[in-house]
Amino acid sequence: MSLRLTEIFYSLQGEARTVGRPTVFVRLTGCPLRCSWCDSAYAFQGGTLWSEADVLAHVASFTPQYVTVTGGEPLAQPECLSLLTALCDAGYEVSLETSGALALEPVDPRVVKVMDLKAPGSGEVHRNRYENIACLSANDQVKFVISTREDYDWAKRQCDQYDLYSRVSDVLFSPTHELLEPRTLAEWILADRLPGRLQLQLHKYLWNNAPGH
Ligand SMILES: C[S@@+](CC[C@H](N)C(=O)[O-])C[C@H]1O[C@@H](n2cnc3c(N)ncnc32)[C@H](O)[C@@H]1O
Ligand SMILES: Nc1nc2[nH]cc(C(=O)O)c2c(=O)[nH]1
Ligand code: SF4
Ligand SMILES: [Mg+2]
Repeated sequence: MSLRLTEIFYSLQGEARTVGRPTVFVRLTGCPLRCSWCDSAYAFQGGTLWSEADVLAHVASFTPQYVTVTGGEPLAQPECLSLLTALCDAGYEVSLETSGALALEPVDPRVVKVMDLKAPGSGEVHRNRYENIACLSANDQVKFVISTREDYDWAKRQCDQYDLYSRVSDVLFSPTHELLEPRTLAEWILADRLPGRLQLQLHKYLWNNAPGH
């Protein structure tokens, strides 16, 4: 059994609830979506095959507490499920970045899911698998990447319709990098008294999205 990986690197978590924490990133290759603003298109193709044991050994070489599995779309490789369980068994805190277009039911319940609901500006809103929302619990997170006011209004409606603030620990609003001014989104959130969390991609401010960060 093998996994196709684009990279494994050690950095600071740039997104979501654990922003700023050191983590090992395992980036799986390939994605069935094509979000218009995707910052990880280099992970769509290529990559190298790794055994699960080699991935575990490489992760362990950084002696982390925390591991983030991302992509590409990690769940597009069925072997990802076994990797997630093995990382939990090894004692790491594990989070999964996922588009939510693939089934979340089989994901190990110890994994913190960061599910990104795709807003219209991504061009992939039709790929959202809304059944996944029922798989999210109080330790999980939902993210909206917001490019326009239309995206923002759409995200607010999803929060209400699916009662997201009570279902998950954090509802994250992330401005599309260099497309929407962070302050604009901050002001919309405050004006509407939303209980969500603004998240900026810390690694882009620190390292300008350079590879390996
Ligand atoms: C590259 S994706 C990989 C995981 C999965 N395919 C997904 O979409 O969640 C990781 C995270 O980066 C976010 N992201 C990608 N490009 C972005 C951009 N230009 N601005 C803000 N967030 C972005 C995605 O929305 C997602 O939450
Ligand atoms: N530092 C850093 N934090 C991140 N959080 C989520 C990332 C991702 O690409 O999924 C990411 C990333 O690529 N780098
Ligand atoms: S689902 Fe994730 S990896 Fe795939 S195109 Fe969208 S942001 Fe990029
Ligand atoms: Mg990234």
